[in-house]
Order: sequence, then C-alpha cells, then structure tokens
Amino acid sequence: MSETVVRTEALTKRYGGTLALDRLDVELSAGQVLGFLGPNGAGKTTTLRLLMGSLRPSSGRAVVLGHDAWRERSAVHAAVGYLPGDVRLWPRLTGAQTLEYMRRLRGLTRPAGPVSDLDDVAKRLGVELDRPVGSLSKGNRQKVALLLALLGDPPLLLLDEPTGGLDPLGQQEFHRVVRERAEAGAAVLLSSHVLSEVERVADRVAVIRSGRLIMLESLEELRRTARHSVHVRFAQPPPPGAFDRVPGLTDVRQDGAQLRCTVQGEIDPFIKTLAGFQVVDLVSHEADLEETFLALYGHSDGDERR
Ligand SMILES: Nc1ncnc2c1ncn2[C@@H]1O[C@H](COP(=O)(O)OP(=O)(O)OP(=O)(O)O)[C@@H](O)[C@H]1O
Repeated sequence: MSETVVRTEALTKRYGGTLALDRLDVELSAGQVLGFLGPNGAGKTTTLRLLMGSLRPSSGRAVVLGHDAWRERSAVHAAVGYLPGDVRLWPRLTGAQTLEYMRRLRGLTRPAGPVSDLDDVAKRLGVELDRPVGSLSKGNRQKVALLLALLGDPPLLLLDEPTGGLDPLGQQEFHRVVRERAEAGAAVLLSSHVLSEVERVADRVAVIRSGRLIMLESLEELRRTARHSVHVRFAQPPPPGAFDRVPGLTDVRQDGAQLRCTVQGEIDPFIKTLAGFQVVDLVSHEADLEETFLALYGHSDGDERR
C-alpha cells in the first residue's frame, strides 16, 4: 500500500457564524491525484489553507506528511508546494529572479547542469522567465506561480484552482506536468469547480458543498454511473412492456419500431434484452461526465450551513 500523505480527521473550520468546513475526513496517498470539486464558497480554499497550516482548525485535525498541519506548520510549509487561488508575486522581479529568490529562501540548491528540471517545465508551459512578473498576463503569472509550487520537487502539491487563467494548450501541458509529478510519487490535491478539468488529471474526485463532503469516488466509479442515451430501430415493433424489467432504464419513448431511452449504469442487461428482438440499427451515446455529475449532484446548493 502506498504511503498516506494527507489525512484529515473530522477537520472543521468556522468563521464566526459560518461553518466553512464540516468534519472533513479524507485521505490522499503518494502518487495520487485527488480532484477537489465544489461550487464557489464550498470550502475548497479553506481546506487547502488548513492543510498548509495557514489556518487553525476549529476542531478536528489534518496530518500532512506525518505532521500536525497546524502545530507543526513550519515543517509543513517547508515540504509542501502550494499554488494559492490568489497568486501574489513581486511585480518587479522577473520569473527567473522570483524562482532564484524562493530557492534561496528555502535553502534549496539549484540542480546541476545548465538546464534544470524547472527550466524544462517553464519551456513546455511557455513561461517568459526574463520579464518582470508584473508585466505578464494573468495566465503567465499563474504559470510562474506553478513553477514556484514545483520548486524543490515537493512530495505534496496543493493546487487551488490552478488553471483559471490558462488557455487550453497551457491547461493541457499543465495537466501533463501534474500527472508526471504524481507518477514520480507526489501526492496532488487539485481544487476546481469544473469536473471536466478534474476528470483529465485526477484518480479520485471528492465533491464538497456547503462545507460538507458529499461524494468521494474514483473516476472509474463515477464513469460506471454514466448515462447512455440509446436509440434503437427494430425490424418489428417490440411488444408493449418488453423493456419494463431492464435495470437503469429511464425516459423510455417507443414509437412503433423505434425506441429511445436512457440507460444509467451498466448497459449490458439492456443489450442482452435487445438480443431477443431483431435490431436493425442501434446508436448509443455516453453522456459526458459533466452531465452524469450534474444529474447526480447538481441540485441547487441551497443554504445547508448551520
Ligand atoms: N476569512 C473569512 N471570514 C469569514 N468567512 C470566510 C472567510 N473565508 C472564507 N469564508 C467563508 O467560508 C466559506 C467557504 O469559503 P472558501 O473560500 O473556502 O470556498 P471555496 O470553495 O474555495 O470557493 P471559491 O471556489 O469561490 O474559491 C464561504 O462561505 C466563505 O464566504
């Protein structure tokens, strides 16, 4: 079994009367990417800041790389690569100077050779390292901040909505970099409010709403609950009720020899039932994960906080 990098135990945070995080229990192992998904105000940033030891929990605790995130926060700070949601950099320093400054501040030595690992990542992301950070576009500043998070090859990356300002190519390359880090053994927690982003990079998805964890599943599991829209054309109209007992079948509309329906979950029982009839044509389209996700969890947020 791989090593546990993050473990939270009933981690809770209140801001005055607002319950921002309510008894979160979650674990993250080395080599895993956990997508932390939730709408605005769900508690994602609060969780990441609790894990960084920048916030004191109201109750419960977070253990990060074997340290209590709050009580041993300097050890946690030194070991974690954090990309905050609101990136703030020194505007007059260039990207290269920023990296060098942070490297020294953290007592890291620059890898030997003319091209460091990060120079390579910078090139892939198209970061302009020789310009003052203040003159860069939002997306390019974001890329510099990502390089800062990767500095020193940390065993845990906490990335708060990291691809907000990036164009699609930048996002794609960024996701590749994250996967490579995970394959090299880093644990990654990546927050986002869009499933399509998380689905590209995560192994598991935690969904949080109004401070509560409402789902923690592998992407494989989420895909298993995916819905198929199916359109079948038969040689002759099947008898009424022929598909009544097929599990997961909804929205059934039969018009003579044509059948349209939605299959939720495994499609195999439906296919086996179809085999009893002469099928002329069949078109099946898998709803994308976003649709599946919205169907399962997309009901209105409401104010569930107490
Ligand atoms: N410093 C604070 N003081 C009071 N309330 C706060 C504070 N920070 C966050 N909150 C509240 O806690 C809740 C969770 O906020 P948080 O920023 O963690 O959400 P989020 O999921 O990161 O949202 P977003 O996607 O908008 O960044 C929200 O209701 C927010 O208003």
